[in-house]
Amino acid sequence: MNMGSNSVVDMIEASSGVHFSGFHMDGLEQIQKVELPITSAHENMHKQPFVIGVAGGAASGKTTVCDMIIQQLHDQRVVLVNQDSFYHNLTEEELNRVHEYNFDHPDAFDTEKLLSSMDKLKHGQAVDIPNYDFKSYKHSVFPARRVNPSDVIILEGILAFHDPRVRELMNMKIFVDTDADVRLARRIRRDTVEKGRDIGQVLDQYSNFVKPAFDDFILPTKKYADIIIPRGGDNHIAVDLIVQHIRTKLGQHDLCKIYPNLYVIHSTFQIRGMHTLIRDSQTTKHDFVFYSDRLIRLVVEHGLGHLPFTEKQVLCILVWIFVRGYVVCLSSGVARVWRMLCEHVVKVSRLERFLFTEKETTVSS
Ligand SMILES: Nc1ncnc2c1ncn2[C@@H]1O[C@H](COP(=O)(O)OP(=O)(O)O)[C@@H](O)[C@H]1O
Ligand SMILES: Nc1ccn([C@@H]2O[C@H](COP(=O)(O)O)[C@@H](O)[C@H]2O)c(=O)n1
Repeated sequence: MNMGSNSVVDMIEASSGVHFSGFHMDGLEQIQKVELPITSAHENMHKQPFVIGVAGGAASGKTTVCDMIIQQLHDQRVVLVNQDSFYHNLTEEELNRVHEYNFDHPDAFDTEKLLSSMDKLKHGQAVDIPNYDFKSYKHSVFPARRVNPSDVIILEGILAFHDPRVRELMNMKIFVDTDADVRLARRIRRDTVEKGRDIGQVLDQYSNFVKPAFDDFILPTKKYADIIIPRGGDNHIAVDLIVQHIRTKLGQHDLCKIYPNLYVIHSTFQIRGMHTLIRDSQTTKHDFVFYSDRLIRLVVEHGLGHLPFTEKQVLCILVWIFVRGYVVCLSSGVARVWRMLCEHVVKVSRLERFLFTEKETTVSS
C-alpha cells in the first residue's frame, strides 16, 4: 500500500461512512462496484448453518460423540439428522427375507431424499425427518420428527461421507475411529438387548454384510475426514477441540447469545477499511493514531447510545447570537462582515443541528 494520509482520508470521508471498502481501489467508482457482492457474501456467511458430518463404523460411538458436541453447544440451536432415517422402505419380499438384506450398502439409503432434506435445512426451511424403527424395519411406526433450521446441523451415519454431493454440504467432517472388536462387542450388546435380536443372527449379519461393507465403503471414506477421533466418546479432548472450532466458526454473532448485554457494531466497509489500515505495518504513526482514534470514538459513541436517556431540546445562546448578528449585518449591508458571518452561519447551522438533536445522557449505576 502506498498512499499518503490525505488520499486515505479523502477516500474515507468521500465514502461517507459505510462505503469505504479498502485500499486496492483506484477510485470511488470501483468502490461502488464491489460494494454489493462483498456485502451479500458476508451476510450469506452468517445465514448459512454450519454443517458437520459424522461418519464411522456401526457402534463406533458416532451418536455418543454427537450428543457430547450438542451438550457442549447448549447455547446454540443444533439439530441432529441421522442417516438411518433415510433407509429405503423394504418391499414385502425384502421383508420376508430380511436376513439377506444388506443394510450397510450405500444403496440401502434414499440419498436423494437425504439431499433434499439437507438442502431445505441449509436454506432455512423446516423439514419432517422420518423416524426409522430398527425392529420393524419401517418408517411408519413412529411419527416423523419436525426439524427446524438451526445454527448447526449434524448429519450422522455410517455412510455419511460416501456420496460426494452429501460431502459437499459439510463444513466439517469427523470420522469416529474405534477398534473393530470394540464395535462388534457393542453391536452384539445393542442388537440383542435393545433390538431384541438373536446373537447368532447378529454375528451372521456382521460377517456377511457389516464387516465387508465397512472395509469396502466406510473405511475408504476416512480420507475425507477433517478430524479423526480415536476411541469415540472416550476422547474428551478431541470433542472439546471440535466444539471450540465450531464456536470460532460460528463467529462473534453467537457471543451475543451467551452475553445478552454484548452489542456488536455492524461491520461496514469504513470500519473494515480502518481495521486494515491500523494493521498495516506501513501505516504511518500519524495515520495509526488517527484511525485508531476514529475507531475508539465509534465504540464510545455506540456505547453511549446504549445508555438510558430522555430526549430533551437544548436552547443554545451562542446560536442565537450568531443568527442575530447575521440578520443585523444583512440589514446594514456590510459585505465583508457578511462573508465572515456566512462562514460562521454554516458552522453554526451544523452546530445547531448537532445541539438540537443532542440527547441528554444519564449514566445509571
Ligand atoms: N465410550 C463408550 N464406552 C462404552 N460404551 C459406549 C461408548 N460409546 C458408545 N458406547 C455404546 O455403544 C453403543 C453404540 O454407540 P453409539 O454412540 O450409538 O454408536 P453409533 O452411533 O456409531 O452406532 C451404544 O450402546 C453406546 O451406549
Ligand atoms: N433395520 C436395520 C437397519 C440398520 N441396521 C444396522 O445399523 C447399523 C447402522 O446404524 P448405526 O447407528 O450403528 O450407525 C448398520 O451397520 C446396519 O447394519 C440394522 O441392523 N437393521
